[in-house]
Amino acid sequence: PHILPIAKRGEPILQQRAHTVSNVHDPAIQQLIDNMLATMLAANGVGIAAPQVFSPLRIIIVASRPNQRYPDAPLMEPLALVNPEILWRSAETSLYDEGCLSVPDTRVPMERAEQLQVRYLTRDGQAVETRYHGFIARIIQHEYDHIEGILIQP
Ligand SMILES: O=C(O)C[C@@H](Cc1ccccc1)[C@H](O)SCc1ccccc1
Ligand SMILES: [Zn+2]
Repeated sequence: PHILPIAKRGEPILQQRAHTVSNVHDPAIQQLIDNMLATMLAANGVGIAAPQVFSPLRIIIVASRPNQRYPDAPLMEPLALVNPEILWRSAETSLYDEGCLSVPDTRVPMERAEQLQVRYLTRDGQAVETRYHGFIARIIQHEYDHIEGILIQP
């Protein structure tokens, strides 16, 4: 896998709605997912979205791990969500200072739903519907914003 350049705020691709993936089994899609993972890990991220590596596609990676800001964040296997749809968000929200690989040296307090229900394709093409809460739910909402062309604003 390759570490890819990360688009920074001001790049038009970060403000565009990304496109649905038509064939998750396409080798180019599988390579992109591997490259997104390598790029996120190299940047010490807990998530990344395809537009951040200049691919206008609806693919996000979520990879929560304990960190100094969120010591009780769960440690999880990095998970690729293809064509994610947020089916439901809880009315209950929480506030957290979020960073963004595309907006360096910035922390923005963001209010996010505490729980959400997501439908997505795994990288193997399995259709899955799952409920998340806490830091993982937050990462998913942050990455989902990226494929909607929404960035945190300093
Ligand atoms: O730009 C991105 O999408 C990666 C974001 C993911 C993120 C989601 C929700 C809340 C905070 C960050 C980060 O830049 S990854 C860096 C990071 C790592 C641990 C905790 C906070 C930020
Ligand atoms: Zn971000």
